[in-house]
Amino acid sequence: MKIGFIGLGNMATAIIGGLLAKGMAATGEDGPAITAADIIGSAKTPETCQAQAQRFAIATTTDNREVATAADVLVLAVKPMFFPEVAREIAGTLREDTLVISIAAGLTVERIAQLFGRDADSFRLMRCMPNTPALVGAGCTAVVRGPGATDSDAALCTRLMDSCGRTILIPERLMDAASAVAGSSPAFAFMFIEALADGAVEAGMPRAQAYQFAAAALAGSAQLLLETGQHPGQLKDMVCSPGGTTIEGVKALEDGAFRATVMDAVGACVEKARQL
Ligand SMILES: NC(=O)C1=CN([C@@H]2O[C@H](COP(=O)(O)OP(=O)(O)OC[C@H]3O[C@@H](n4cnc5c(N)ncnc54)[C@H](O)[C@@H]3O)[C@@H](O)[C@H]2O)C=CC1
Ligand SMILES: O=C(O)[C@@H]1CCC=N1
Repeated sequence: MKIGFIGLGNMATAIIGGLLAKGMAATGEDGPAITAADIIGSAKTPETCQAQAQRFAIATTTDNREVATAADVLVLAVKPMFFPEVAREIAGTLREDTLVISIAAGLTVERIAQLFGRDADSFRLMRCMPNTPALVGAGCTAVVRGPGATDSDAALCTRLMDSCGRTILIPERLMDAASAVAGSSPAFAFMFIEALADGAVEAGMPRAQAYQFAAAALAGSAQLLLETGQHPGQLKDMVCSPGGTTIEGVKALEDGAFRATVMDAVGACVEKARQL
């Protein structure tokens, strides 16, 4: 099975990294694992092609049509604004039986089918919203099944993305929210880590050590919530000793409208996705 990627930027390479690290079986649990020889990718510049070919030992080309023709599964990983030109370019060469996976924010199944001149009901199309932690196998991908995708398409797409972390199947109406809370939120998490570390640096801690503490605390907190299934408010309360240090910090965050600001950030992402 050939897996093609059009666009070899941050997200495509995070998925490729996840796929190769996990050695996912392409044809089911017991099938042969996907290797670099099964992957072909295209990018706009020969420099990007060369860099990613060297990094992953995959085949690369600047010819998107070559990838579209070769792929049994084709991941479209260009920015939404470049999507229409890529669709126009490959629509004529894309095989009928190729499973197409779009990871573009904001572009609906209906719109993508339209860009390819296909009927959504018979187009084997899945939409995914992954995130960059996929690169280390810790991604979380929202998956939407297009009306023309078969059961085995949905299973294959889920298995591919599972190799980069976890996947959650959602209806398309929730995809813009998922773009924010799955796709974009690592950026917010990194800003939070930076801010935590800056605070520790201000209190005298060496910066490198501060990043380690901040990142480990975030990763550990997320793991605690996912493994116990406890409410985040309850887990927060467990940290806040009466008259202690943490509640002073919680008060400072509330004074700075921390939660409302984060909600606004998610809302801004959703709004932008709707405009794309
Ligand atoms: N970066 C992220 O965390 C996430 C990104 N996405 C989606 O993934 C897609 C790609 O985003 P990134 O990887 O961040 O962008 P990027 O800019 O890092 O990568 C896009 C790649 O596409 C290439 N490209 C542009 N026009 C092309 C063309 N005509 N033919 C072939 N290649 C072309 C660029 O040279 C670049 O290598 C976007 O649609 C975005 O919405 C989804 C979830 C998370
Ligand atoms: O910023 C973006 O447009 C993409 C979509 C979700 C994360 N990154």
